Amino acid sequence: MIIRKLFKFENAHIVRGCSSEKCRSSVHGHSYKIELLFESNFLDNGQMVYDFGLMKQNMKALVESFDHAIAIWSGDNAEYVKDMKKHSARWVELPVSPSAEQFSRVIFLMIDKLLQLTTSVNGEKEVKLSSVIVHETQTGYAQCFVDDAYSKQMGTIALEDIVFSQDVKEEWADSELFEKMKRGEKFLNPLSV
Ligand SMILES: Nc1nc2c(c(=O)[nH]1)N=C([C@H](O)[C@H](O)COP(=O)(O)OP(=O)(O)OP(=O)(O)O)CN2
Repeated sequence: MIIRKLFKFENAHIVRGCSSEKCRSSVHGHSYKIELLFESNFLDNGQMVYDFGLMKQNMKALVESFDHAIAIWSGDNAEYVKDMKKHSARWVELPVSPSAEQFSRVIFLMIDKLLQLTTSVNGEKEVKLSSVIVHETQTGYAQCFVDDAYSKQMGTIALEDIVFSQDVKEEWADSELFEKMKRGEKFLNPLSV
């Protein structure tokens, strides 16, 4: 069975090198809709694959890191990167250009890592991240599956190369969340949310 949870954020970017002239040459924003799809052949003690309420803890915090922020590609023009960081308190620096495709891969990697590090306490079993869908506009979206997330052809993305600004981190319940993930520390789901 597959379940899905929708999150939303507003984010600005430039996608260098793409065919769409407006997209590659002007900072612009989108109202993103992010779908996280999880699958399992089992149900937990509440007869659910994975309680939606649990997804509104660290998973939501990670996805909403992008809200009212600018997504910056670390390979962009150095002066542009410096100025964006200077003039925006909320930014996320990515080792890839922030196309819908790369957004979906980045979010897949983060949520997959978090899920792997999280111990469930309500009978959840063999829950896997099935895919991540990033709706960039009302008409265009990218869907990332596990093979896409870890694809060498598309370029390996390392969590170590994703950087959140201080203002973004301070909004998390645990400002060390991402550092802990990168160190491979374990997380325990709460008994009740
Ligand atoms: N495959 C992709 N194509 C495009 C992406 C992308 O991430 N992946 N991104 C863009 C731009 O960000 C652009 O702002 C969105 O393009 P588009 O879908 O053309 O947006 P519109 O709102 O103009 O779409 P309409 O269907 O015409 O309303 C470009 N391409």
